[in-house]
Amino acid sequence: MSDVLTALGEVLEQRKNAAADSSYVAQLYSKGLNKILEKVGEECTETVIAAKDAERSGNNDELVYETADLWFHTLVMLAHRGTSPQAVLDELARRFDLSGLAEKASRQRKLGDA
Ligand SMILES: N=c1c2ncn([C@@H]3O[C@H](COP(=O)(O)OP(=O)(O)OP(=O)(O)O)[C@@H](O)[C@H]3O)c2ncn1[C@@H]1O[C@H](COP(=O)(O)O)[C@@H](O)[C@H]1O
Repeated sequence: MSDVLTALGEVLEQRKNAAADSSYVAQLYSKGLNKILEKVGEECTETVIAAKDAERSGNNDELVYETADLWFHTLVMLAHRGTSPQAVLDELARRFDLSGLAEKASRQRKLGDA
């Protein structure tokens, strides 16, 4: 499942050497972090709206499309910051099988210790 994410992460790295007029990703890099974050915010809002519409209509097509846009722009954000989809996959793997409630409780214990 992560093959596409890994391959896309490699393309995003290669685009750091591409001319802005030859690539959408290179164009985003050249505009800087704020522009990338603006796109992440936009895609996030569009995903929320698509989820509400999907709930009403029962059709998830637009929701999947907008989520792909959101994932893509978060990957551009990570690459711009010098990290990769693999780092996120590793973090999800670390959390795998760890109950969300247990993890939250351990976080609260750590905060209490501090
Ligand atoms: N997965 C994607 C991908 N998903 C979405 N997008 C682009 O993200 C943009 C989405 O923004 P919007 O919907 O707001 O559209 P817009 O109005 O054109 O955007 P703005 O003018 O507001 O910036 C569109 O231009 C999409 O084409 C993507 N662009 C590229 N990729 C991948 O990135 C690779 C490298 O792309 P280039 O750098 O363009 O070669 C491609 O081969 C793909 O694998």
